[in-house]
Amino acid sequence: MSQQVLEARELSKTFVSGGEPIAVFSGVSVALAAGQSLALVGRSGSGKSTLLNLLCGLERPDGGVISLLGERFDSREAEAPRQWTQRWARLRRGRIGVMFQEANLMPALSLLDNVRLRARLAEQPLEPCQSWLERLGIGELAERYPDQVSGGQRQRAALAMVFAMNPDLILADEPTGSLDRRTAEEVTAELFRLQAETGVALILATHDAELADQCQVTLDLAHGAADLTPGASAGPAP
Ligand SMILES: Nc1ncnc2c1ncn2[C@@H]1O[C@H](COP(=O)(O)OP(=O)(O)OP(=O)(O)O)[C@@H](O)[C@H]1O
Repeated sequence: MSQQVLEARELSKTFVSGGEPIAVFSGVSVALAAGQSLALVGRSGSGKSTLLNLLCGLERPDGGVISLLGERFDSREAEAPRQWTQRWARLRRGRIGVMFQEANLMPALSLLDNVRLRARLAEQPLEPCQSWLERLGIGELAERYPDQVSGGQRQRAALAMVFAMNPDLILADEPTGSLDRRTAEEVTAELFRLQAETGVALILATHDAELADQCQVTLDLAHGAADLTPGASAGPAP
């Protein structure tokens, strides 16, 4: 049986904007084991980015419980914000790889130094960093700076950074949304290839139905819960 990575139950989130509450979603549950992949879909504004932010601790839910890699975050418990933030920061530094639509690279560092920095923060060895760039087809660009390479090459570098930290979970928010179709397909193929090789769990927010189809299960935020832990039935049909 694969090791459980994530179990989130009955998550809800409401923002307040201009004094008015904006209920984004409620009752969302999701579970994921090592090696599994989940596509997060739903119309624009349905809360895909918000859910990813809850699952890496960048936002705090109003309701629900998140169990992740041995840590439990219960919105009903009055945990001090500082402690809650520190526990999440530790997970993001070492165990959760986060990717966004635009690669989040340090402009003053070469691609290789960006990868090394990420590995160092995650307390992973630095030696494989160059070979991660090579596996992603940009080994010869290692000494270039982010503004000296293309958007697709920057996203490949972002992938190298995520895999160099040897994470247990990758959260990717429209990671190919700013790339042309062909480049997006190439980068996506690398992502799924390396995910299969390493056995990391993956949650991918996307508007792209073809991309969503490549994941094992789809969670449509219009529908609610998805549970693909071993022994559980899969979530609702997309
Ligand atoms: N910090 C915030 N303050 C107020 N409202 C917010 C905040 N963040 C998000 N929202 C609102 O929450 C809703 C969900 O936003 P979110 O970005 O999660 O949707 P999404 O499904 O990722 O959309 P898209 O597909 O367009 O990226 C939207 O109505 C958005 O305006």
